[in-house]
Amino acid sequence: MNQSKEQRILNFVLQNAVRGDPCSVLDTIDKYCSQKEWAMNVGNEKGLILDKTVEEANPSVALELGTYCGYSAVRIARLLKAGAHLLTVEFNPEFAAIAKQMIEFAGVQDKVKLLEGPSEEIIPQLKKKYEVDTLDFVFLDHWKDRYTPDTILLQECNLLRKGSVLLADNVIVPGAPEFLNYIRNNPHFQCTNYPSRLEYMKVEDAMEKAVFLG
Ligand SMILES: Oc1cc(-c2ccc(F)cc2)cc2cncnc12
Ligand SMILES: [Mg+2]
Repeated sequence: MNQSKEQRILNFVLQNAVRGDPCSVLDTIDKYCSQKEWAMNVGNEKGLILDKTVEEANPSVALELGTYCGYSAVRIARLLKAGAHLLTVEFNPEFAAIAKQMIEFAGVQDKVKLLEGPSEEIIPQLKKKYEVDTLDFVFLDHWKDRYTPDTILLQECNLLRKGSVLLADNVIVPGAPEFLNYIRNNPHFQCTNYPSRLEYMKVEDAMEKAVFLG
């Protein structure tokens, strides 16, 4: 049976990256996806914005919506302090299976919990089933039409606290205009836009940071 693109990316990492070295895994994915096959990893340019935002937030508990192959889960987990952890949610079982192997190869599996299923089902389970109190950092990188409802759901589930940092990918391409309108006109959030480029392309994209004010 023909391999998927995601399986080809994982195989390239397994054969070319250094096991237990997250930076080597990230560089190898970026090499493959810039030279061989485009894929929707956040990439290195927007990845640097993600790095700076995570370092500034210095989260104990982080949530990622949209794991895909695990690139940003590895990227975030490599920056987490001792005892901190990332919960990452992936709806697509094939992607989740690839991401699990990617996360383990990178050696960050002790900091990452991969949750398979739709975000709208998992978010309401975070407190009781996954023992989350509040989230310090949230990376939104899943279906763009879920950004607003999931942000509302996070608030309804009391998962945000004063100072919780949300960072949304792709607010230009593919675009999340309804989310930008919602979050920029919401007095409970302080927003900052970070212009960048679509991963592996000379196409404009941007990330939006939104700090919850309580
Ligand atoms: O970073 C991303 C990029 C694109 C995407 C696809 C096709 C295209 F032409 C341009 C951009 C889609 C995404 C879906 N989920 C999460 N992240 C994504
Ligand atoms: Mg993205």
